[in-house]
Amino acid sequence: MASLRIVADENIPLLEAFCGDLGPLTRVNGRNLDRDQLKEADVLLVRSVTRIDQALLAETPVRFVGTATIGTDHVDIPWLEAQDIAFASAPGCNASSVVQYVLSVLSLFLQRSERRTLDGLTVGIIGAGNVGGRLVRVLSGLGVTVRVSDPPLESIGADFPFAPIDDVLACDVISLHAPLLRDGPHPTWHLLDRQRLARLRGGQLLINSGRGAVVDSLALLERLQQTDPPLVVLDVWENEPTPVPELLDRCWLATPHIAGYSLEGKSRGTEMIARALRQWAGLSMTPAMEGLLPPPPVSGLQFTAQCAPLDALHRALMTCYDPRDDDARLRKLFTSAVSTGQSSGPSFDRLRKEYPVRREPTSLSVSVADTGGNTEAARLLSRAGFTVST
Ligand SMILES: NC(=O)C1=CN([C@@H]2O[C@H](COP(=O)(O)OP(=O)(O)OC[C@H]3O[C@@H](n4cnc5c(N)ncnc54)[C@H](O)[C@@H]3O)[C@@H](O)[C@H]2O)C=CC1
Ligand SMILES: O=C(O)C(=O)[C@H](O)COP(=O)(O)O
Repeated sequence: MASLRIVADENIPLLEAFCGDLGPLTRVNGRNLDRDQLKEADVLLVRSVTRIDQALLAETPVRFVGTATIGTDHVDIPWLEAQDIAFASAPGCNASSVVQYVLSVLSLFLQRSERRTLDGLTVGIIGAGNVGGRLVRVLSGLGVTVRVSDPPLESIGADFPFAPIDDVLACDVISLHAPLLRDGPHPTWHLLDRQRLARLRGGQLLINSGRGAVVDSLALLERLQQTDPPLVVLDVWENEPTPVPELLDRCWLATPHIAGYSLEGKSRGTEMIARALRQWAGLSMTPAMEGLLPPPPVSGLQFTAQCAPLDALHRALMTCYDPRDDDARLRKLFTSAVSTGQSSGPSFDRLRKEYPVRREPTSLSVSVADTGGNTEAARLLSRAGFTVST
């Protein structure tokens, strides 16, 4: 096989291990990538911050494009197909990381609203694919009542608790997991528009860890400036990396598009596009992701028989991932950038580039002995994805 010249985003981990034998690998800043940097590239590997279209790729030698992400709204796939440029993404790679993010937010919300039980809690999920579908299963397993809006899945008779979108938006918690679609039969651009946002009430929680533009952010800001506003948690923003500062100020929790940033989620994304690239080049896959990751830290979590099961779950979730840490880091850097008249973009991107190692719940092992024989706590932990051993 002839050597392949690979240009890749500097934030794609483990690429050297998966593709180092294919040819020279040049790392670039994906946010600022331009056509001149691709004059001698056969392969381009990106993340969500690089717009892939004719403007970037025309008259370059690039024959394979891979994005180590679930979302593909940054890629003009029809144009790639028309040019016969091979394309691969990483469906589902970080789905469990996003579910972990939502569960941690939900657990903080339960504490904040002093709910001692999941009985009677309703969660509305918009988009029930790899992320939303997994979330439906986890929440249903925990005994939460779930309502789902996903017209494409409903039209093919998938097995979910479907409901009209207005009923989904009336739930205690609403979590958005639809892709950003600007056209087609079920577009999602500004799916939550001024009218729909007007119906949200105080006491409700809206979480967006899908794509920023699924919500009309200016209309959301207006709603948050009115009486009886809902609580809002945003991981994704319109116009990243420069969200509207006033909107960030009014969010309960604000994070810099890191819901999918578990070590496993990011590494799996690399593994999936590396596999596709090697297959395209006629080569087999050698290393497996698991062998390349460090062992997870030992949890040291212990519960007593008297520990309320929801408290046990909360502690385990926060041990694994506490979104308040990301919120604090974002507010600190953002506030300092805005107060000195600088663009917040570099701060937003720096937090993502220098993201601390975060492991998924499956890596946190709790034995039943550690749960103090508390079988209900063990059941909840296991349903939430933790490894519970007997
Ligand atoms: N914040 C983050 O770090 C991450 C964000 N994402 C975002 O989450 C999105 C969803 O991820 P997956 O579940 O893996 O994608 P997926 O493609 O597996 O599922 C998307 C689901 O949305 C449904 N859908 C399409 N149009 C809809 C509409 N108008 N209303 C309701 N549902 C609709 C589809 O039928 C499908 O079931 C990605 O497209 C990406 O934009 C994904 C990973 C990480
Ligand atoms: O997988 C997706 O889709 C995502 O949104 C990514 O987790 C976002 O990460 P970056 O591609 O922006 O690094």
